[in-house]
Amino acid sequence: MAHATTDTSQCLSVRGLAVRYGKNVQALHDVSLSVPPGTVVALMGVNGAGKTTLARSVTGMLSFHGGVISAGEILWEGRSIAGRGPRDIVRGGISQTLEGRRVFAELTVAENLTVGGITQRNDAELRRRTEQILEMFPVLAERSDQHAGYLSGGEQQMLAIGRALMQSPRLIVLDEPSLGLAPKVVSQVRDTIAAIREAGTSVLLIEQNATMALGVSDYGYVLSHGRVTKSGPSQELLEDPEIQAFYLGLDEDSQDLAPSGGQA
Ligand SMILES: Nc1ncnc2c1ncn2[C@@H]1O[C@H](COP(=O)(O)OP(=O)(O)OP(=O)(O)O)[C@@H](O)[C@H]1O
Repeated sequence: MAHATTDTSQCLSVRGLAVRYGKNVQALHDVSLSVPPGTVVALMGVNGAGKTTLARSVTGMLSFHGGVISAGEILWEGRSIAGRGPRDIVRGGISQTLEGRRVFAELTVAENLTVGGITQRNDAELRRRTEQILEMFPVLAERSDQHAGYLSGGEQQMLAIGRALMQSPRLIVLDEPSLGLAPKVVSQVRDTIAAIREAGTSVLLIEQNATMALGVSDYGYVLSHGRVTKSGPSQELLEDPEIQAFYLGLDEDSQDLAPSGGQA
């Protein structure tokens, strides 16, 4: 499988990544993963496992949080992007949503999308892209003139994803899109992720909700204490007894799939 080797034609390739915060916190140790073009790859793990740190490393946000890459490399379409700023990275084709859902509550839905598309070259392109996104998310189209702060949690998550898609990225990094959402809404988010892949954008999906993540992804990685402890095709991970016991052992309706005795 292409995941096991460094293939520079791959969309995203992280190799041997180590990240520190200050002198004392080693958040990632020797992490390797890849996101081939047109796939959804899930990165799972309990609180504090290092998922957000990996996302920050890929999206250029690490230094804003006091983090430093101490070893390894991050290749995007064959070029090193480790240490690049978020502006370069967005321009290079990688967009992100932040953990949970963050929208500009006081701006309308349409204005939130416009802000997300600020790098589109001209007004005509910006309008065209906004129309495409509103077509993809009918629920946003219905409310395009409303303040984002009045949307439900699920609608705000759709808006956060729609805003990131305004950049027409080739890879989107989603940080815990199911956080705090009701099961029915989580399945809508999952359908949206599948639609993003259909449209040709790769997805790095960071999730504690392993049922959701493995249900929509092609390949998955489990992070524990900053290391990859398991990886494989999502279907295999779903059938893996350890994963079932650790992540999938709770009531099917539960959205809180972190193990009760897990690392805080
Ligand atoms: N800005 C920071 N400064 C110092 N330590 C940090 C910082 N951000 C994260 N850490 C530490 O790095 C480790 C990994 O945290 P990270 O947020 O990447 O994990 P996570 O898997 O995303 O967890 P969560 O699901 O709770 O967001 C934790 O020990 C955390 O306390």
